[in-house]
Amino acid sequence: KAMAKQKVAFEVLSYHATAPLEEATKLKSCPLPSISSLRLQDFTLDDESINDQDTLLGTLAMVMDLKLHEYFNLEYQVLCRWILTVKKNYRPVMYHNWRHAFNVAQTMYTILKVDEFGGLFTPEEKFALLVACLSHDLDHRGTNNSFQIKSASALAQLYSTSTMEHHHFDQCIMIINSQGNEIFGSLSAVDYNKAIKLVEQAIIATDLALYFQKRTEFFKKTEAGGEDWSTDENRELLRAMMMTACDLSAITKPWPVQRRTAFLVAEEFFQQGDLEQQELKATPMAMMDREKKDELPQMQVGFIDSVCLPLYKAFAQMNPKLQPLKEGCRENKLQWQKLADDY
Ligand SMILES: CCCOc1ccc(S(=O)(=O)N2CCN(C)CC2)cc1-c1nc(CC)cc(=O)[nH]1
Ligand SMILES: [Zn+2]
Repeated sequence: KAMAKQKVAFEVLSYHATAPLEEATKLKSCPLPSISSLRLQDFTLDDESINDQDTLLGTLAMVMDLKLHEYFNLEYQVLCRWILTVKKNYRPVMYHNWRHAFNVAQTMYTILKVDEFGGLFTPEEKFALLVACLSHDLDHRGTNNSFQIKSASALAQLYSTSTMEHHHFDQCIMIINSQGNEIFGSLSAVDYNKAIKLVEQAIIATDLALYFQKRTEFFKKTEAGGEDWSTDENRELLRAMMMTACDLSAITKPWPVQRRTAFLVAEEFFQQGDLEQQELKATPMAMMDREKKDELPQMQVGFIDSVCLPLYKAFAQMNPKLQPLKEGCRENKLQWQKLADDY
């Protein structure tokens, strides 16, 4: 019976649409913008300054700049179609949409372009990290893991832990295996499995619950200094921490960008709170309760202090070129603290 339920759940949930061939052909014919013209190597990039078409071309430009297409003799048309299909499989929710995925990938690209960092990883790892960033929230419904469990959603029947992250990975695999979207199609079975494993680790790592479990070990190693980051174990830990740093990077953006993004995050949380009240007859946590929106600045200060700043400090300790992430996060804490003090 459980198996039958799981089978139904999987069929229902693994729906994904692929981009039409002609869209990919059109995108393929567009000239690529330069990295600098779109400011893709800036931690302070505000995606609002980039139109949808340029988020697609910018993604292509980042992949090409890392010369990843050469390592995977990636057909350009397949890469175009894959990016379009990924974008198509993000829902128009307030925050966890294509723009969030693009921002996360752009932060990852910028970290990888810090030569000492980029030098730590193989082309396979760099490609897997970019693929994971772009795919890490695929088909997000604007509700979090605890909502899946509380609402006994079909997704929760499939995965009892890291529920959404397992679904995002499922969607990622579905797309990668869809005809015309096979970006790992030229790999041997061994290399394909290695690539998929790297992508899975990176996507699952975006579950904040796992970040809290792993971060103490990471902080010990960055504080001690002199760590050998070339070992497999340390590279896996570092890739996981990089995924979280990129996933939360809206908190490091210039204040007008952070303020605008926080209101999108809040609205998505409030919509989940509405669902919990109406459908589940449950009382939402403060973060998701519209009635408590005045507490938002104080909550952001708490989020920065307990979740974000320790992580960006660790990265800044590893390489001074990553300081802008820590400085941006510090500046936003001051801004949220000022708003919190006004109440
Ligand atoms: C902006 C609306 C309020 O947003 C928050 C409120 C509280 C906390 S929290 O640190 O107390 N904490 C985190 C761990 N949860 C399990 C329990 C609650 C975090 C955020 C928040 N999260 C994100 C990530 C999506 C982005 C962002 O900007 N802000
Ligand atoms: Zn995310």
